[in-house]
Amino acid sequence: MKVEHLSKEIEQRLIIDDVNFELKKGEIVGLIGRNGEGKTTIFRLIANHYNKTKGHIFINEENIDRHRELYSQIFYIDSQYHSLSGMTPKTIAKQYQELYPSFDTHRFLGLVDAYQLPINKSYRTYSKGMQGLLLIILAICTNATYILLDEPLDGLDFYVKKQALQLMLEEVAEAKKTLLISSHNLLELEYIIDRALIIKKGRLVKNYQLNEVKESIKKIQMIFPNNELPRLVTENATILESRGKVTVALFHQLSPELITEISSHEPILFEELPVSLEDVVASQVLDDTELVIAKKGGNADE
Ligand SMILES: Nc1ncnc2c1ncn2[C@@H]1O[C@H](COP(=O)(O)OP(=O)(O)OP(=O)(O)O)[C@@H](O)[C@H]1O
Repeated sequence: MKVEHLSKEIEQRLIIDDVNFELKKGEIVGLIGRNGEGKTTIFRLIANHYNKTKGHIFINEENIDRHRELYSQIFYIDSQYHSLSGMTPKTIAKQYQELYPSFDTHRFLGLVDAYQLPINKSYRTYSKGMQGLLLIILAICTNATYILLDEPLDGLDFYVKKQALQLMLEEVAEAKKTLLISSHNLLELEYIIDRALIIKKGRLVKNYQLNEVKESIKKIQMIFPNNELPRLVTENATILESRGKVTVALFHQLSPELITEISSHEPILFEELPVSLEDVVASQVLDDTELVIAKKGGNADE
């Protein structure tokens, strides 16, 4: 899937601003951003729940708005607006057979049974965990190639989460599906995703291959004589944390030349730490003041 120049204006406000990315088969991609940055709107635009103000989406080089049958390659359920509430797995299966020509009813009802979800009870009466599992089972059984999941693991207990994850990961590996997942739980996302799309104010600010970024970005904790942080560091790194004498910073490019220059300031400590997805995202989506507050866990006046 190719998303090209996607924009959305709502009430004369530009909510999504010229977003471009590709989703490849067999890939799990994280859509990451703070509250209100535009993730759900991107899902709704891809799934055609909103009209696009600008831009196009292509599947196999075909514009999906000119070949609307291609929408059956996309699965998305809007957590705020959906029609599942009064439906049981049986009635859901009936409706989804109409929507998705390749819907696998046999597998759907089999998985509902295997995960002990009540077959004759309506979705509304399910617990949050049961609802979450049912949505993932439904997503898989539509046989759509592109599965868009907005906070799919939110509120699931550890065991249900494990089951949900297993289902999703097996499906991607075996059936070469593509998952686009949004989550605020970066620790969780870190173990699932291959790539991260970072959204800020409706714009795609970074598109990272996770293993590559983890190799290229260096997180360093350092102490300098007299607590004087050389300008060289502030100019070349994002300061993640300043606690007492210790500064932790993220260098997007730490060349041997830069290391030599920094060494000339005779640091007392200059030590590499493992980089987490949270570090990478924080350095992209928070501004300098927010970063300091986030790390201190306090307020701006501290
Ligand atoms: N229908 C709408 N009418 C007016 N404003 C809207 C509408 N839909 C979204 N917005 C605005 O667009 C912005 C992006 O919202 P969106 O729900 O896409 O963010 P999000 O990244 O999914 O947030 P969260 O992480 O909190 O779910 C917000 O400022 C929101 O208020």
